[in-house]
Amino acid sequence: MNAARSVADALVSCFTPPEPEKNSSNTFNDSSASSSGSRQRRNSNQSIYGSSNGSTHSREPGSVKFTMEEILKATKNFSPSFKIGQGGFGTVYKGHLEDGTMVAIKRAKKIVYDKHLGVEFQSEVKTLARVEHLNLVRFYGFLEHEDERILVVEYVAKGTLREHLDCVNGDILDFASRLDIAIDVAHAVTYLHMYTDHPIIHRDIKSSNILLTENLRAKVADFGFARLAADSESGATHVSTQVKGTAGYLDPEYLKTYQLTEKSDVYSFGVLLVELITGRRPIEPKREIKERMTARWAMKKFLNGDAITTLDPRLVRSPANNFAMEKIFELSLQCLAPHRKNRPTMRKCAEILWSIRKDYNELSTSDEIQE
Ligand SMILES: Nc1ncnc2c1ncn2[C@@H]1O[C@H](COP(=O)(O)OP(=O)(O)OP(=O)(O)O)[C@@H](O)[C@H]1O
Repeated sequence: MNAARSVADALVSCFTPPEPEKNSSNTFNDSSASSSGSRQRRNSNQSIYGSSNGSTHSREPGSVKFTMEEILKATKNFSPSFKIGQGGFGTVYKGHLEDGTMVAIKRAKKIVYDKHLGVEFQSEVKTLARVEHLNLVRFYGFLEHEDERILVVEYVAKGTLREHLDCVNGDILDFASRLDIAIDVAHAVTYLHMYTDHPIIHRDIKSSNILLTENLRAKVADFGFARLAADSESGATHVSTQVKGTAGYLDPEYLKTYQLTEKSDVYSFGVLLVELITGRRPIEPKREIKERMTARWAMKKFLNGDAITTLDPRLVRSPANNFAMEKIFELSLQCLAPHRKNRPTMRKCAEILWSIRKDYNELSTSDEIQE
């Protein structure tokens, strides 16, 4: 999850052809975040900082500023014992705010901070401040002071979906949890596409940007690449923009045309569904050539009636799991359509997944009765 990325990270995982942004409506100018400005107390922040159900409408994007003193207090001066992660953006610390709220404090690496990454930071702040949904990592505020760039967000205890698929803690994510996670992500992205003041395209839906709670519910994180969608009322169908995202998840039509729409998130979601079923990463460089691009390999097997061979070997083969796997692959195939017009909306994906879950639950119950 990142608001900015290291050069190495950008080279490895991101495509950024040297096309200038043509329709950048995302510039966030926070000239007030100067050294004295950042020391000011937050003014209209109660709706985010103090309450759990503040309306997004009452928030002014970017108005929730933390002071360095607060950040240092929350992290015990960035104590190594509070460190919980390291990513392209920088270091992530666990911290407690004065009211006891547990937060994740994401401190940008100074060496990777430059003008370009600054725009990403501001874009992430602007987007985070606009949104509020149970399945999105909640935003508490930020600090932009001299060469420090810090985001304060909800602490999500159980790590990333990718870590769970890799079984890093030894626990296997069962099929029902994977289905719930797919639905949570579909809800979060539907909210971004349809229910914010202006539609937002996430642009970096992937398993390492999905955090899991204690109850294994999913929260989508990392708005560093998010963009406002085209204004359909003005007749626009897409925004033209530099390609950003992560290799393996990128919409081929967006790659070819630089035209970004909500359907690019739908494509990435299709890749994520395949990842949930197979447990594999979207690109598996160490496998034989025909298995390297996981989605292509799995969809081919599915179309040949051989989907079962792609099911994560850690998952039980049961009538309910086999049924849901086929149905989810059917949906993945639609999401992965080469042309965006043939992909479902994210809302449609959510509806299809609800129906799969309903049938899955019924089948699981009858499996149990027969055992
Ligand atoms: N809100 C959070 N709550 C709990 N842990 C978090 C939170 N955000 C990040 N982390 C932890 O910190 C690690 C690093 O996160 P970060 O967002 O910086 O980078 P990343 O996703 O690993 O990499 P990249 O920036 O390249 O996408 C994550 O893998 C996760 O374990």
